[in-house]
Amino acid sequence: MNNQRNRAISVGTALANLPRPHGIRRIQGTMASLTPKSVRIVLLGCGGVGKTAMAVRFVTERYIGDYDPTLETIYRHSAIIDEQLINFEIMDTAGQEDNSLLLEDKCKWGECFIFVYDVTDKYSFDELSRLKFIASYTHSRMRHSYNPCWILIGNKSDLAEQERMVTVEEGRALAQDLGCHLFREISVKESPSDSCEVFEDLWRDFEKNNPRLPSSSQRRKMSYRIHDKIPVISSNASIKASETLKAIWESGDNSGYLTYNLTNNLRRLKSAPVLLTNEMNNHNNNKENALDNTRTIDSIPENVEECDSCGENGLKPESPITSEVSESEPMNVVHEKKTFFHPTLSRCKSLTKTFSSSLENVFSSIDLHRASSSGVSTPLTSSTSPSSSNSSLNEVVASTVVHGKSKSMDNGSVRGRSSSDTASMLKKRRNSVKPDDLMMVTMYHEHCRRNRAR
Ligand SMILES: Nc1nc2c(ncn2[C@@H]2O[C@H](COP(=O)(O)OP(=O)(O)OP(=O)(O)O)[C@@H](O)[C@H]2O)c(=O)[nH]1
Repeated sequence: MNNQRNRAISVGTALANLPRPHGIRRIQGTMASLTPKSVRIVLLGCGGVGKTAMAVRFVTERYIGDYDPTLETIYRHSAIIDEQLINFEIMDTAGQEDNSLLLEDKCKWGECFIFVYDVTDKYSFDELSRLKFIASYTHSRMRHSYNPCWILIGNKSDLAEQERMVTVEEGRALAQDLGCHLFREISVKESPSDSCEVFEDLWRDFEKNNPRLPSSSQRRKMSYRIHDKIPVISSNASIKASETLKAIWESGDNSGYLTYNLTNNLRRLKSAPVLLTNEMNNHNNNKENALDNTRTIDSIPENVEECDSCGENGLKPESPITSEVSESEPMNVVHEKKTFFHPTLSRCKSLTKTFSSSLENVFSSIDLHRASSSGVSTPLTSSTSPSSSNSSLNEVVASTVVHGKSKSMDNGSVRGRSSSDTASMLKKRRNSVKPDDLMMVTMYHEHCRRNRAR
């Protein structure tokens, strides 16, 4: 078995080293630039300066008109900048919080910092020197291999004409004093593009100053501490990303493969957790698990105000990128070629960890299902009977697990044989299995591996 595997690996390596036709090399080069990169951003500033409004504008294009003092939130959002897929994690801090120790933790987590003040509020401007000092000090004590990026934003420029308390020159001077790479006055309310440009410029600056981005192990160290305490909201739509995907497809660039790969990157890193989250949120029995800390962007209250200048009210529903792409014709064509993606094991491991308590129930019921359909007397795990609220997820996973088995997945642990009835039922379902579901398969394999090790 091991010999066979080794031979397969060496054949794979040999094939990879063969010279490739020009076209393939070109696509590979392009795909390399589509490998997702990520960045962590911390928004800092006094209460009421517009940090939440700015983050939500960027993530959803909506404008939140009502003021509701923020506790702490991390927004996850993907966007395409300069033909690269960037995963943003944006921490919206509470402006009214005075606990510097907590602030230190957040500064350790962050890689880029946006300092926001309100041009009509001098106090919010003066306060930034203290915040910048804490952030710089915290970073100087950590042995990071990257250069953090700092930018200064003066918000509410729409009110400047009548109520301005901080001039543009003062803003520029402070940016220089604080060593901020960029300075801008914006109006989150009046201009939807202002917020996007801030995040885009921030990314460009960060990338320019960091040819080697922070390693995932470096990131993981802080994640455990922060993600336990601060709720995470995942954006399940990225209008820009879906528009770009559409544009790539419509431009006739015959790289369905490339488009598909990009889509999967989005799915893998963004939508799959959301898919799970939605399912798990229905699972009310498990209130105490980590998912209570995770919401989707749809749960942002829609206190939406009509924008004076553009008349946009942001209520335009955003279609999730997953459904938009998977239901479109080109994606189906690619799907039929069976270009399934394999989620990385480490990603699956981390997902399994996050959703472990709920998934254990689901996976246990799959063990039962497999045992009964294959005639195996003992299930792989000791199990509890599935709750009815889990049944839809069970079905997806169960069908996927068996489907995955027949699709040359690495399925060392999935050896059950389905009865003819179950087989025909599952055959009918095969066409509806999406690559997202393969994530579940790998997670299930991880579950089986752990159980075998016990
Ligand atoms: N006129 C105007 N109002 C804005 C603008 N941006 C935000 N606001 C308003 O300012 C108020 C505060 O905005 P938030 O985004 O909640 O402020 P915050 O900085 O997150 O406040 P904390 O949660 O306390 O930290 C809200 O009523 C917003 O609608 C802007 O560009 N122009």
